[in-house]
Amino acid sequence: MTNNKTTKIVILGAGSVGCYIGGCLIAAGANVSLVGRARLQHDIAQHGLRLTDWEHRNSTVSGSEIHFTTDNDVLAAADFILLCVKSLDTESAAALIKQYASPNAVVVSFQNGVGNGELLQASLQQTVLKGMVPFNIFYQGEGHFHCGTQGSLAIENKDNVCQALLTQLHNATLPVDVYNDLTSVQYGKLIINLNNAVNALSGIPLQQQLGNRDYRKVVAAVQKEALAVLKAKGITPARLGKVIPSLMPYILLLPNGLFKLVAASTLKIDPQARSSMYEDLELNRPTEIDFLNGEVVRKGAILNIHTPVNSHIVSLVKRAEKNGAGSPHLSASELMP
Ligand SMILES: NC(=O)C1=CN([C@@H]2O[C@H](COP(=O)(O)OP(=O)(O)OC[C@H]3O[C@@H](n4cnc5c(N)ncnc54)[C@H](OP(=O)(O)O)[C@@H]3O)[C@@H](O)[C@H]2O)C=CC1
Ligand SMILES: CC(C)(CO)C(=O)C(=O)O
Repeated sequence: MTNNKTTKIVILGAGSVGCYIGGCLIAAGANVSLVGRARLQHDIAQHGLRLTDWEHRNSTVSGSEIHFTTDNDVLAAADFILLCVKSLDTESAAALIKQYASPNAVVVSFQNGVGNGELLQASLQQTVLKGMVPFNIFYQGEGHFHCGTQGSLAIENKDNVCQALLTQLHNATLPVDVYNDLTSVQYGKLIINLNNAVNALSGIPLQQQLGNRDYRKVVAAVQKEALAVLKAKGITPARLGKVIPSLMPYILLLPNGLFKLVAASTLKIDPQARSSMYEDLELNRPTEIDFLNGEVVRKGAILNIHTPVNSHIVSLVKRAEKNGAGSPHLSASELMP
């Protein structure tokens, strides 16, 4: 199963994350099919794939080397299904996997949010591995996917079933770490992802938004609420970068000069990178707000812990979704209740 061509990888939900990871795998010679929508199929047939990151990666794959399909039949041949749909689409994707995939396939959820792995495993007989994508991917049009931030992918270690996939990711120079406890990694990512909405509502690039102490105060507030909720639930979010999650709000509150020193590695990102939620608002797509800040509000309500800043952020994102006019470009003070 370790040979590039004998391990069949199907990306279900070939959008930003799916085309980037899938494209890097194809560029390294892996046997990959991308299952996605007709508009991207058309772009990629015409232009091929271009995969860049803000440091060194700059590879191209011609349209003729790419199997992009809108047909779910291809799931039947998959050894690995990398699930890259938004969290709103997890249930419908699970139904497709159930209908088409072999019971021996291994499903890896590369989605944000904390409930997708359990949701998938509850309805599938296939082994489901939780995963995590730390970096940001932005679709620049004409088949060009750009990775604007850094980090290693994370995959759950269950019965050593992902070895062949790890080899392929390694060949594709996509760094990946394997964890026995991926749930705490997902909660660590949730704490980071609480900034997605702040970034989307601000309408400015991540580097600029995180360089602004007023926006950082909002992020610190949503993170503090989330950390209180997780503490009450007995959940310890994993450290994903240099800073443990419980210290993040305090670092965010530092004055600009000190913050830039302490968080230098966090700010080493493409100056144009933004959160995926910003892209959702701009493209008039439903966001994952209910699975991020909404998750904190729901859990808080059950535990009787107030989460006013997260609630306000949820309502602002829902209003922006309803207005359908992209980012509302709100100031930091407008993000506070
Ligand atoms: N983009 C990023 O930078 C990052 C994203 N993530 C997470 O990764 C996940 C994917 O995000 P992202 O790549 O941005 O999302 P995208 O919306 O760019 O990609 C998902 C794609 O899957 C398509 N899709 C949905 N259901 C199906 C289906 N049944 N069959 C075929 N295609 C389908 C969607 O089409 P349609 O829109 O028509 O439904 C869309 O084109 C999310 O959970 C996100 O939070 C994590 C880290 C970074
Ligand atoms: C920006 C990033 C990488 C972290 O917030 C992300 O997860 C996203 O854009 O969805």
